[in-house]
Amino acid sequence: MDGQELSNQPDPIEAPSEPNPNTDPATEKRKRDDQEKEQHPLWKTSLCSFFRRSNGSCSHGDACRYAHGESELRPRPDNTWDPTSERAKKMARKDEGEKEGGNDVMMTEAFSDGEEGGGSSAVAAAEGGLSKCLVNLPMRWISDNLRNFLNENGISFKSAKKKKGMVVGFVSFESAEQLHSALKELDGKSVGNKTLKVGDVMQRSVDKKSKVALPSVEENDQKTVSINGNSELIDLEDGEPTDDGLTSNSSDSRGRSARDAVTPLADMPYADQLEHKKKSLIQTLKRLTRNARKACPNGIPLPEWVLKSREIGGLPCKLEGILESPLVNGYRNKCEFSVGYSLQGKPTVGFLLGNFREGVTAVQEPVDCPNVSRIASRYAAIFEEFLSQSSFPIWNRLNNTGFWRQLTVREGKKPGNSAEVKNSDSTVSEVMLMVQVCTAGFDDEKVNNELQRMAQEFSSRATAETPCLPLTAIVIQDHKGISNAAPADAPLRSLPIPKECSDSGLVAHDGVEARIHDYISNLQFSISPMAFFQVNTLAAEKLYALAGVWAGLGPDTLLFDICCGTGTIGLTLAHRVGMVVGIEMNASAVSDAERNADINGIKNCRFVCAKAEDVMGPLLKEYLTLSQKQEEIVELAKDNKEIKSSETTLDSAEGALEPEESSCLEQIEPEECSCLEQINSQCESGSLENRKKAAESKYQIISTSDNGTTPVKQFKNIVAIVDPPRVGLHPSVIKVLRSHSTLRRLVYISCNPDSLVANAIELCTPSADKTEKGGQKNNRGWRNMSSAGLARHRAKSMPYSEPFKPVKAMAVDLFPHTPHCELVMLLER
Ligand SMILES: C[S@@+](CC[C@H](N)C(=O)[O-])C[C@H]1O[C@@H](n2cnc3c(N)ncnc32)[C@H](O)[C@@H]1O
Repeated sequence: MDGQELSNQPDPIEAPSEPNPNTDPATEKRKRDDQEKEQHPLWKTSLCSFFRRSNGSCSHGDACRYAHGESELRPRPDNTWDPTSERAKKMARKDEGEKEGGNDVMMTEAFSDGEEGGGSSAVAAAEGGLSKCLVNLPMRWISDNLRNFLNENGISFKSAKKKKGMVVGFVSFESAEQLHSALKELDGKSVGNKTLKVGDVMQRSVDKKSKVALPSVEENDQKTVSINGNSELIDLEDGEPTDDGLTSNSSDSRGRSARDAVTPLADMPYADQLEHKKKSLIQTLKRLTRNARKACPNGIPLPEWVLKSREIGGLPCKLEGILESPLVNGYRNKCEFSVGYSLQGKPTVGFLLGNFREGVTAVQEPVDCPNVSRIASRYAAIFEEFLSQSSFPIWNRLNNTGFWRQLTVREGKKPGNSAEVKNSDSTVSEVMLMVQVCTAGFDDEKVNNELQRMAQEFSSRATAETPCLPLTAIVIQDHKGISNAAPADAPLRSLPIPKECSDSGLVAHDGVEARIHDYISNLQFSISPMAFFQVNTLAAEKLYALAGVWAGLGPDTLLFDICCGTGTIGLTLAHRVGMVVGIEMNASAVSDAERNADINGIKNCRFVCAKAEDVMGPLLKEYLTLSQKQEEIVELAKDNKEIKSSETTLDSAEGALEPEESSCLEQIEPEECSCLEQINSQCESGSLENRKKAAESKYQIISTSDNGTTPVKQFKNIVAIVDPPRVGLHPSVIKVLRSHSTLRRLVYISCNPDSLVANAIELCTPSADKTEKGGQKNNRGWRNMSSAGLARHRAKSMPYSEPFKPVKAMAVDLFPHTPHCELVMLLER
């Protein structure tokens, strides 16, 4: 047995006593079982890896606390099964199957790629019921692959179409015989690791208004499909729209709505939603412990936090709880509405009813979606009405043609005591509308006229509402790409807002750069159209305050705000540290961050516009190795203490939350925690004037280093707060953070707990004495690896360095009614 196995060897709980030959063996066994259950809550709830690897032998024998085979395995206290067990895998397959089965294909777009089989023949096929859709095809396939596949399997067909990036393809047949033999062969056939499903195809009614002939657009081949006896995909070709009523019925029978698609937890009471999220986070966090255990190199003892995890149900650290969102309904300050067709073929502004890759392109209005504000819903409705009159076509996701693509509504708030706010509408003072279009192939003059007409419509309709809707800016984003996710540099232009708006009390900023404003912790943030800003401002305020409390900040702290967006985290914490260095790759967000520092009179921040992976190493080197007199900083810190003592409650909260003293967050459930009040007080207190005064006197000695050439100070306490996008941190950033041992504390904020766990595996797994080189051979198959598996693999090549350890975690619910929430974890070493 090698070192790793030794170090990871499961502990026997207690050797069972010798059975008494005079007692009934069944009673004995029951007694023993009862004893075992009492001994350990997780008794036999995981499979013994030694037993499995060594073909049925384990040195602990019956005393092993792990199950020797599936028959011994027990469910866990939360009623789940060891994920490596056949039972769990089978259940996962079943869930997956159910999920797939429930994935109705709700496609309402035209599918005319000029290939054979389109046009009238396809219509005839559809009308005769001779068209089918195939679901679960490999995403990389195009029509040629589908045809080859059919030919190889001896399937006769008339036409076959498949778009790359989708799992759905369309096949039409010459005759009923062809169709029947194809069905027999194809339904349930394995393709890769998926099982093919065949769905019917039916003609769907098409709203006549959507059929205006326009340049480079072919509005034929409309499809509506569903699988498993539900409604179907496909309706074909231009022609008189028929109101078949079928799609609306089928839509009802499917019962899938925008509310289900975007707010799947909306029918649960909010307290239950929080409980649900907490449970799911617990499962995710346990993966960190399991994977760090597995990744621990041979001969290296398991870290203490892994050993101690047994005392807290396998968690890597305590999950302190979940902070609820101050506003539960209408909390989103930004909504991206897709433009598409409803299941009934009506031009619609709302949400896709599912995933495009799975063939869903149907859109429904944001009816009853409780995360959407009333103002955003109204603008979606106004735009939808405008589109019903527009001669410009709606974007077709299958053919990548069309004009109107997306409406984004961004709201800005008034300053004020936000925590009191229960009605989001009353605090919204600014609205930016961003309309995404694709102008390629359209006449410039006609486009300009149409956009002007649209601006007019928005402004007059906004004015007509009671109370009238704020309208601050209208921005046009021109985007040709396949998906609506436009790159940060997609061309933008501002449309002037017709005068009547400003006359009627709307705030119209004609001629100035389009932007809106919001407030966090009494700081004003100016936000440009493409910059990231948390969608739930009030909950974000709590998130940043929590990060600040856990980061253990002080005047001698240098705070790295990694992936800083418009500078929200760094700027709200700047008054508590010596200096902030923010790193962000989106140029307009960086210029917003600089502007925001200015607006709020904050001088101790430097923002670097770059990918963190490109600059993190050099920046740490710059700040950590420059020989500067630390005493100067200490002196400065003393001065600051004096300034601070005259500040408001914000500072008393800070004092109380010095990391050494503030163990309350660790010990008390958030519901009861008085620290929550302190987090709240951080959000609310600290007037702008106070902050400005403090900033001015505090930072006169420290100069910022905008271009990296101004001398910079060395700081005693180096802290990083990272808030990466969903994919998590780039591996090089993880490597740099891990290998700079002066960085002792890291607060990780994540909107995707899976990525947090994957990154934490790399940050927290002990390094081997000798690191493995990630060779070609080892990298093979990485595409199929889970994010945790990949992280374990990367951890092996981590340069020798002291690992971090997870200290505590807490969730903040920024997204009520959805399964998502932010997770914050404190890592220290
Ligand atoms: C989740 S947002 C957080 C922004 C900010 N901390 C906040 O709360 O408003 C992630 C940010 O990371 C930026 N980003 C994504 N990849 C990056 C990279 N490789 N380097 C630096 N910034 C990146 C995005 O542009 C985005 O602004």
